[in-house]
Amino acid sequence: MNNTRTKVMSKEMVNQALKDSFIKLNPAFMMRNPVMFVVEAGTLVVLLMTLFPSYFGTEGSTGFNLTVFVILLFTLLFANFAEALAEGRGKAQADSLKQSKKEMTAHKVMEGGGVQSVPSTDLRKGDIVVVTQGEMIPGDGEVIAGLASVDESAITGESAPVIKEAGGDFSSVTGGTRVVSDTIKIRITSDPGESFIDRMISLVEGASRQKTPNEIALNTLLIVLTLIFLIVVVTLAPIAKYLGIELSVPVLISLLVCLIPTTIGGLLSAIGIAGMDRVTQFNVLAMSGKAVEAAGDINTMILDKTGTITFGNRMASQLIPARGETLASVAQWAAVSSLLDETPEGRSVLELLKKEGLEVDESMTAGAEFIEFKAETRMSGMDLKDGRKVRKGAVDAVKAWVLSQGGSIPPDLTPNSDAIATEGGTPLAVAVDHRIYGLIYLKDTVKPGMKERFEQLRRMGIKTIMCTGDNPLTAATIAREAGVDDFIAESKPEDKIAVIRKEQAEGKLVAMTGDGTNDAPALAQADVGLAMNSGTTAAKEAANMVDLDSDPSKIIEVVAIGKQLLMTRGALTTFSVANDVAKYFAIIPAMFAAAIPSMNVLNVMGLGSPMSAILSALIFNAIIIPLLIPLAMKGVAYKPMSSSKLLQRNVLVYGLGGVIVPFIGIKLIDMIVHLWI
Ligand SMILES: Nc1ncnc2c1ncn2[C@@H]1O[C@H](COP(=O)(O)OP(=O)(O)OP(=O)(O)O)[C@@H](O)[C@H]1O
Ligand SMILES: [K+]
Ligand SMILES: [Mg+2]
Repeated sequence: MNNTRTKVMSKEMVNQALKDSFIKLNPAFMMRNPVMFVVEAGTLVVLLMTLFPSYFGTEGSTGFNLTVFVILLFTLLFANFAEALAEGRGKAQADSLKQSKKEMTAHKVMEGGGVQSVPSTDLRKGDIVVVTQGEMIPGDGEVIAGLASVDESAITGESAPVIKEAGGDFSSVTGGTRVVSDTIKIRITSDPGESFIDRMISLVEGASRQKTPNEIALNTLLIVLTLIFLIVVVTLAPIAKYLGIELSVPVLISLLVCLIPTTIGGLLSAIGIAGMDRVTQFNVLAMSGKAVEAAGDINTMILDKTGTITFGNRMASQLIPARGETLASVAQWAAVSSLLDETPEGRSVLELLKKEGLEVDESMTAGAEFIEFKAETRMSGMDLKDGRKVRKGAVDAVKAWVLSQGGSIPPDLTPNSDAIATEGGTPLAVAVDHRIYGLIYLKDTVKPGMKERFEQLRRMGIKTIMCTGDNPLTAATIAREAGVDDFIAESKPEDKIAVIRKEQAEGKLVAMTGDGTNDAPALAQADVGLAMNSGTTAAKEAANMVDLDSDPSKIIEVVAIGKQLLMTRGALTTFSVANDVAKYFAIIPAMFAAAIPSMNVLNVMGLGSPMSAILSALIFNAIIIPLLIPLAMKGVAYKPMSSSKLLQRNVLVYGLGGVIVPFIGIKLIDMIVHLWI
């Protein structure tokens, strides 16, 4: 999708947005935005007064009223244009997604076991299909048999095929992707119209966009401000009348529109849509705007070590026999325990043996029962036919297992495993029944730049906790190397959820990444759960975001985008409200100058005439909206720092700027307008 994804505005998109700006004038749409709805009502009144001046008495000159009407109309169109433009980007993305949603033929496995060709749209949850090399996967599902490489570039933009296999963490497949080798059997997991791509389409189209909690709160504030100014302006008329000043309705409406928060009111939904869009551009699929917004408020981040902080290809690099044992014997048992272990760790053990030219006897595995690696036991291995049990696993787990059978621990085991752990490696002990034969040294490296990234998070005021199933020594070394704030070692899946609950009980918002079925409960519990697209269906369904590139460290960027969204909204609100100062000084003296000459001291801007002052303020109020569209869409510049510092800085930049800019802007506009009137 990367390649077809719209990075820039195309001419068609702008044209479509221009058209939509007029369509959106429909009051039924406008109602959803109370601030702009008030402007629309005012625009209508001024239009009627312009068209039927005699009906409304002698209020104002028709030329002035017509000008006010035109400026108000543009104010509305500008606000609509901002929203339409933001929506347009999403629609363009949806179009490119729809292309990958072609109708295709599926090979469905029937009750009797036969295979029948059916259209992919006939597939229902629970159906089983067979997909062979060269064919498209007809729907979302889980591999239940076989192994195949799958080209997922249609949704991820990544051209290298990925391996999908039954069982384990890489079993989920997405409809619309292509099998490039071998054959797999898939159980379909979604009904028509509810697939991953369907959900993506409706999300980027904005069809299912719901206002987020912060957006709702801000909207309420804007409505309250609008009501206050409405009351102020309405009560101004009788007061003026008492002073002997006749204020025309168009002038009062102009004042009202200038004072109510039209800038932020007009840009608010564009900011929200653009925030979602930025996350999508990043190949992260947010299930709701709420999730993106929550990312901006995160206090604590839970990361796992392997694959997130480190590269995750924990590779066996050395075998270390226990005192009195031979290298050949460790190699033999390491091999037996790994022959059917499909984890990267297990496979790397066999690769190491091959590389070192160590011969192993595979015959003894005939009729043996494979013991799969589990995060709960932290061991894997084989139960041989002759009754011997072979295991490899986390040192403390294997020790406990051996001791429980009355075995003893070789004296050099702990020093050796500690040495590996202090270097940041993962030691695995290899044992048969009550006897430990030695260690496997699994090497993994911390991804470059991690320290800087965690430093950034710290400056944002976010606490990072690394949760790992690894031993405390390895955990401590990696934690130090990566610079996380805290770590939890030897953690089981339920420990992750416990950490999240504990933080949440303290009123914190928590983010976490994960990919396994055992991560699913924690992903659901977290306020922001980012699942890897390569992960299991359970993980993806529990999470509220999915990373199509399966890069767990992306959670850091997602948080930055969320923060930027919140900041952009805050900055433009501050700017919008601060603008009122200058508009007030432009319009109020103009309204009263004729009757109360002393009012002229308020005319600090020295504007040409009362009329040009009002029109200039109104024009500024309108054109500031399109001028700020790029900022609303791109988001304000973001530097990682604490929330209080950010607030100070933004109040300074956007508050002070919001006061000063309109003084200059209105003055400049007035110099031009005054030439005409
Ligand atoms: N294939 C395997 N066979 C035996 N033991 C393993 C295997 N893979 C990992 N282990 C051991 O189990 C421990 C827990 O591994 P797991 O992958 O569950 O860690 P985790 O909880 O996901 O945390 P992290 O991914 O941060 O290391 C590892 O530290 C290692 O000691
Ligand atoms: K305004
Ligand atoms: Mg893991």
